[in-house]
Amino acid sequence: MPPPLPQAQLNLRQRFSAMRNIPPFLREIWGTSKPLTAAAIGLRLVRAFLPVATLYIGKLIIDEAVRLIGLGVAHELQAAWQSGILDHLLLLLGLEFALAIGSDLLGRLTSYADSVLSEQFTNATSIRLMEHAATLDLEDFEDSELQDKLDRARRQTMGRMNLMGQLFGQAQDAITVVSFAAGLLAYAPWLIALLAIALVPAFVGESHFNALNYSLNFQWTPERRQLEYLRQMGASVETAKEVKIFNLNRFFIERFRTLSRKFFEANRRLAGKRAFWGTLLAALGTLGYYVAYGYIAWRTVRGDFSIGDLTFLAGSFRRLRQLLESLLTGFSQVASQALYLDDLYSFFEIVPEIASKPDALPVPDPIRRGFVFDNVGFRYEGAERWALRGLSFELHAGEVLALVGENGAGKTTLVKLLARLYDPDEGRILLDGRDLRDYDLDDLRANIGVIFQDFVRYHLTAAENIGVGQIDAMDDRARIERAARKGMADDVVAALPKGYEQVIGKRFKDGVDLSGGQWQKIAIARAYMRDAQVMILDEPTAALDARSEFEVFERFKELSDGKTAVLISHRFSSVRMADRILVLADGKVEASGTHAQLMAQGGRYAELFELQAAGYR
Ligand SMILES: Nc1ncnc2c1ncn2[C@@H]1O[C@H](COP(=O)(O)OP(=O)(O)OP(=O)(O)O)[C@@H](O)[C@H]1O
Repeated sequence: MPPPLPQAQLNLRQRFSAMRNIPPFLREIWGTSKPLTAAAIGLRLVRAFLPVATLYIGKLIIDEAVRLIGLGVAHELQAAWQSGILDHLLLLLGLEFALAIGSDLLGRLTSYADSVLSEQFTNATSIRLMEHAATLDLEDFEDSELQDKLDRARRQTMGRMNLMGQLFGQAQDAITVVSFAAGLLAYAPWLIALLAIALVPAFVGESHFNALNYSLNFQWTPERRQLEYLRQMGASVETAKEVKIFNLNRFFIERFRTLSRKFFEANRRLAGKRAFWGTLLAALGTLGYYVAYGYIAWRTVRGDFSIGDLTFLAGSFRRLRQLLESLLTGFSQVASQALYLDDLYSFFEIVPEIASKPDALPVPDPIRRGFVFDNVGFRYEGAERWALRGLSFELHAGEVLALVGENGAGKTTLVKLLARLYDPDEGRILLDGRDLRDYDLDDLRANIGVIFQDFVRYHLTAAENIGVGQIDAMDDRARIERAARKGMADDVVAALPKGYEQVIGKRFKDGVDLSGGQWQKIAIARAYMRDAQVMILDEPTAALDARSEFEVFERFKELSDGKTAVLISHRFSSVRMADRILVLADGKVEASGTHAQLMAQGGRYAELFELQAAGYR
């Protein structure tokens, strides 16, 4: 559980240093749509002067009315109208009316520009987020800190739009304040200072609580992610089966309840304090206002100001107080929202370590010699144990190599290193004599087709599920069908009500679910979709029946003629057809050779083979 709220975690300077995020933020908004941004700003500029104009004309109307009263105008409206004595008053009323209509119209136009702009900006930021996430290393994704950061960043794309409205609104208010202040300056300049001083406490209070709110949200990111996870576990197609069988509903709900209650409590305490102090500090601002009001009223009674002046001044002060208050509190809100931008920007600042060098080589076509693992060691981030250590072997071009070994021996890790999902911590991997890191990353990945044991079940159509193996050939139906035949998925697809157009998986309407083995056949077809020089099947046959697995591997050997291939399986009967078998134990090669050689050696391989064979007798 997180420690209690860190009161001193963010000092004032830190809070305001977040303001440095504002200029890039504005630049991005401007970059999203220049015309819309210009419209949103231009409209506000005009609107900024409307309040003072409206109030001033209001003052003129009152003064005119008072003057007319003094003249003792006839009671007959018609007579007065005809005499033209009301013309000036009517003109002023007409102007006030036009201002009211104009202000309403401008307001609506501004909200329209804002909402369109914010939608565009949110979408653009979401896309940028996805694009950046795609460049990151697998290792980054497995890091829970990054996941927290990503989670916060994702929230920011949605939440930051009110920041835009607020910033623009602040600018508009600031101009209005200046216009009111200019009007007031002529009457009683020091009152403006009085108002400003009276509002400072409210401002400090606001900014303090905003910062606390931010640290609360920040600290609770891991818990919020857990809540999200629990919510998903408790209510999703993927988990429903097991949740029902084990009756886990209550367990998940209870966990959710406990955790969410703690978060709620922390939030509630903060909201309570905020309400109390907010009221108290705002009262000071109100006090300042009434002192000013009293002073103007007295001056009017003394005859210094007209009735119109009194209404104008009182109105100006009221508006000025509201404006200054919202400016000050708004400023602290902007500062605190800018803190949230830190999350977004710091996510964008993460630089992947695995990337192509500037002068990267293309992958040789054909690969001539193959891969060499030279004393390779790799340890997962934060793990104490080495997943691989002192691993040396060759994968010759054109050979079918099988990897066997007990759970956790390092087979999958080896494959991930081969595909450069990670780089080794020790030793090196060579491809045709050059370090794997010298090659262009995209080209390398394009030349390696891997299906992992935990391959993804895309809730898309059958054709798309296979097509994702070579995304640029997604529309090539003939190629998809060929791949399906090679992977023995053609029968699976043929049995679907809508064939290749059938959405598979239960998540969406009309989706049809497949058996585990059928999913695997689709995944294997995906591997064939990519006509890669190196093909790797990491145990994607575990759910296949014995005959199917045998056929898959037979075919795999046939079809990978001239290709370099790696397969991983726990079924020794399937593995024996490989050109060479590598037995891994504790992250290194324990033995290697053909099936016959390994059997003759009588080591772990022979022992495990006998064990499996005995099971069938
Ligand atoms: N993402 C990860 N983060 C941390 N440790 C990991 C990760 N993946 C695997 N490991 C650890 O690395 C070691 C090797 O795992 P690996 O998945 O390569 O084994 P494997 O031989 O493929 O096993 P299996 O037959 O069960 O698939 C194991 O000790 C495992 O706990």
